[in-house]
Amino acid sequence: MMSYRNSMVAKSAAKRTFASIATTEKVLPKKYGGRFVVTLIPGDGVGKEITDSVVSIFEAENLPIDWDRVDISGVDRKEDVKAAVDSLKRNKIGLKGIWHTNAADQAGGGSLNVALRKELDIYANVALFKSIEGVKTRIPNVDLVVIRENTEGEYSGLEHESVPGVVESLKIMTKAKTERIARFAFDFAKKYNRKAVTAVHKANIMKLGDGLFRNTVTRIGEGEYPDVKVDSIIVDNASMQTVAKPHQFDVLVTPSMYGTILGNIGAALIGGPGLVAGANFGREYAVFEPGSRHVGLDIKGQNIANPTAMILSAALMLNHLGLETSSARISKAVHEVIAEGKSTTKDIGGSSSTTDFTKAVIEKLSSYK
Ligand SMILES: NC(=O)C1=CN([C@@H]2O[C@H](COP(=O)(O)OP(=O)(O)OC[C@H]3O[C@@H](n4cnc5c(N)ncnc54)[C@H](O)[C@@H]3O)[C@@H](O)[C@H]2O)C=CC1
Ligand SMILES: O=C(O)CCC(=O)C(=O)O
Ligand SMILES: [Mg+2]
Repeated sequence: MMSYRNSMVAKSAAKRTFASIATTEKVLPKKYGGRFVVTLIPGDGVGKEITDSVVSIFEAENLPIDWDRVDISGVDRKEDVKAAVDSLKRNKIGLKGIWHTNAADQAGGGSLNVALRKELDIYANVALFKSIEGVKTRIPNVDLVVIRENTEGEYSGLEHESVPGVVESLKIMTKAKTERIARFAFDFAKKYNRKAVTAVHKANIMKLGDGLFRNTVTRIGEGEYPDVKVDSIIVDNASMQTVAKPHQFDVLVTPSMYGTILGNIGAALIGGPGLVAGANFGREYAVFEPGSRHVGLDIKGQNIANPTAMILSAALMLNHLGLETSSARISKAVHEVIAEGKSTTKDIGGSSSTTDFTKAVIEKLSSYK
């Protein structure tokens, strides 16, 4: 028999459309003469190809968006994140690919992605793992949201070698930041009619830090959001359960590291990183980027990347800007092209290029007129 939670999750899932998810915090964009200026950060790897896809779809739809493009890279020598920070300070809204961080270069400094989020306090990451018709996967009808803290925890980036051969990596957990990501998750659940929020933690080992996370989410859920079910699960079990029975979860709220792990599991569940829409929110900024945040350096420039994640993230952005009709049109076109299966990319079993898939979406859009 279906549990209470499963039946509520299934009911609420039926009411939602993919593009209906924007933000729980309203960030005001810059708008001049009826047009929006949006920061465009292609990032590394497949970023240029998949943002080019969005740019051509927006152009074909004649959308009132002007791009403020920031071309910096984390490959080779890490560049300064300042140009991206400055552009977002001007525009408030961004569409972003992922910057590469060189894991082998220990002297080269940390991640540009993390630096941007920390600099602008873009604290909440939302990644949407929703099955797409036409994509063959092991488990159908997945509809899972991961809300992840972006600015502290394991991604604090604070490390030092206290004595030779002894490294201390600091995982910072604060009550204030845990409370705000918890409230973000519950506000999101209420706004989008999701029934349950589950805190993911490792409080059996990190009793203080993860204990703070688990207890704060539970306290805020029980005390302030009586309509949303709240519970918690240990991260290792959460990983196993998400692979085996993802339908038991609705919204997962996590510290930074567990979010990236569950987010990669979620990507695998729905058919790969090229399909996951996502966004990041702070009090002042909203940055839309593929939800499982893959760079794709290995396939850069081959015109084979799946731009769906980036297009659907851009559709979330349009929704956020109040351009709901355009958002729904684009989302519908992408879903129809994938469902028809004639112009899909290699990662989901097709043989079309990134640009051919994009053309098919544009043709589909013109068939609606
Ligand atoms: N290595 C890095 O610099 C960075 C890594 N990360 C994180 O590290 C984890 C793994 O990263 P990587 O090993 O760099 O993964 P990756 O970027 O190499 O991606 C993994 C696989 O997915 C494929 N892929 C990615 N995007 C695709 C698309 N749009 N269409 C089709 N195939 C696509 C890639 O070709 C690759 O085979 C992730 O959690 C990611 O968020 C995040 C930012 C930077
Ligand atoms: O920025 C990076 O280098 C890795 C970050 C990451 O894994 C993520 O943001 O999901
Ligand atoms: Mg990641």
